[in-house]
Amino acid sequence: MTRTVENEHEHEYDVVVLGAGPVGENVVDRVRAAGLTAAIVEAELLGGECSYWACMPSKALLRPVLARSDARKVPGLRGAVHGPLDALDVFAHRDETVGHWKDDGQVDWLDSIGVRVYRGHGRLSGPRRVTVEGPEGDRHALTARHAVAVCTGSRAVLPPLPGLAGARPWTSREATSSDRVPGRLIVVGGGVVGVEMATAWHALGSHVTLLVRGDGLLPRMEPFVGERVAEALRARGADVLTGASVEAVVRDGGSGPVTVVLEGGDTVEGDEVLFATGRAPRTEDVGLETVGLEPGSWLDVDDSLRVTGSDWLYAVGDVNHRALLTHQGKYQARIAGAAIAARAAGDTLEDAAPWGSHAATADHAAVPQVVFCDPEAAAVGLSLAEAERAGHRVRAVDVEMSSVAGAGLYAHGYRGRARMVVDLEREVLLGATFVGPAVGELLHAATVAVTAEVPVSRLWHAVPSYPTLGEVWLRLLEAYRDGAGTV
Ligand SMILES: Cc1cc2nc3c(=O)[nH]c(=O)nc-3n(C[C@H](O)[C@H](O)[C@H](O)COP(=O)(O)OP(=O)(O)OC[C@H]3O[C@@H](n4cnc5c(N)ncnc54)[C@H](O)[C@@H]3O)c2cc1C
Ligand SMILES: NC(=O)c1ccc[n+]([C@@H]2O[C@H](COP(=O)([O-])OP(=O)(O)OC[C@H]3O[C@@H](n4cnc5c(N)ncnc54)[C@H](O)[C@@H]3O)[C@@H](O)[C@H]2O)c1
Repeated sequence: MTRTVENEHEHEYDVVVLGAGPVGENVVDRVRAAGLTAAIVEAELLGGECSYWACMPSKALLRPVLARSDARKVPGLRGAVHGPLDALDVFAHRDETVGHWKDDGQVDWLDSIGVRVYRGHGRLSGPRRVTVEGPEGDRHALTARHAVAVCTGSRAVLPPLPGLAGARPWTSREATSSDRVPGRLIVVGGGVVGVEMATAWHALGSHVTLLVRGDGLLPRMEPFVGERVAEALRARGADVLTGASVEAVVRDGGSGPVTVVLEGGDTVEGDEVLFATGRAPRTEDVGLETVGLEPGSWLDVDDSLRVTGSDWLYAVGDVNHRALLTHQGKYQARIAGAAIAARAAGDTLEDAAPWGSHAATADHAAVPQVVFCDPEAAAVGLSLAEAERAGHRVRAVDVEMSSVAGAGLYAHGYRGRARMVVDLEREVLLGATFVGPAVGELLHAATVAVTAEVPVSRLWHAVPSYPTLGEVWLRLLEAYRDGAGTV
């Protein structure tokens, strides 16, 4: 239904989605497939952070880096991949991957599934109501018969350091979209963005100094992962400084070299500085105050992704802070879409029990993540420390991946390590972690084992092909059986 009142257009849909990142797009896709009408509101580009300034451009920058690194370890190929990366060619591939920061393809797709797109900044304006301010000053008042889903994602956080605001630091946006290789790049933060971007820009030709406040890289994974990744970065010539806390940033006039001042007074000079220090929810200006919620907060949800205390408001993807990953947000979107459709049809959500089709249970038990650094890192479920903190009686076994025939064939002198964490009560896997070339492709088997709670006794019957990296599973099971490699 559409009605025009002076300059404000009023429209009614079954579902209104705020934010057309990968997650918002999947929510509308699912509710449309269930026969509901839907509108989606986007302030920038349809496709969101992931498509233009996060997953896609970062992986386009990293793919040549990892391919070159692997090829250099394959006998007969070393000479063929001797020289530096062709940065301009890499940038051209990155630009093509992100559709040159144009979203025509997304517009066509949303059009083809019958979703109405509103361009502009959207805000809640009371229960089930959203107001959109368009780029030309046009305003639209949208009413949702059944549900509003906030899928507005997250943005980079800059710490409140003296001099930082005027120093024009890079965030993940500049680090993924720059077409200039800085001579010296300082990276602050040893999390996923810091490590991936340090890897990419070092390989593209920057001298990288990675400043890590804590004592290691990738602190959410098993400690051996960060150790191997730091060792490899250092071996390639990057500086990795741990226990390095930034106190101030100096860049006179906002241009020229930038100086980072560390606690204790040491300084590091660079041509650019990237702050990869975490994310904040994009909820400061989405009208949360009109529905009794705190602007700028992460939105708490139940397992059907419905905001705590509401019967019509959903928060899906980064904005709920359950797992800041595209694949996990899209999983939530499938669950939320099914739950919204079931509730709209008057169903009682009988499938809301753990692992049911209306419960995002995997968010608690089995979130997979691949970090595309060199060597790659991949993990799912609980680390040993997390499992122990959660009170499980566990045993972890480690194996060196060089013990696998497929590893030696994949790359000469292959170095990697794998760990599985076994729940001793039920003899099922709670988590698995891998570090080494190409281990990202090993992860889904681990995700299936953790999610399906496959007993260790049955895993013996899942025979990995010879000679692949997958044979690491056999080594892990043997180590567990023989009591070897126990951590
Ligand atoms: C550098 C980097 C690399 C990453 N790499 C990976 C990776 O390899 N794999 C992975 O799984 N994850 C990766 N991530 C995480 C991933 O980008 C996010 O988890 C994902 O983008 C979240 O999707 P989303 O739809 O929730 O939010 P977003 O992608 O942030 O989309 C939200 C959308 O909402 C819009 N919006 C916000 N407010 C409003 C408003 N008021 N009105 C209208 N529209 C609004 C925004 O413009 C945006 O388009 C990476 C993140 C970064 C920073
Ligand atoms: N391949 C992938 O899956 C991928 C790639 C990139 C990003 N992501 C997602 O994006 C999210 C954001 O990544 P991120 O790296 O920005 O966040 P993060 O939370 O992973 O890491 C931020 C790091 O910065 C440190 N830090 C915070 N404040 C600091 C300060 N003032 N000084 C120094 N260090 C400080 C933190 O201790 C932390 O280690 C992650 O949760 C991740 O899941 C995923």
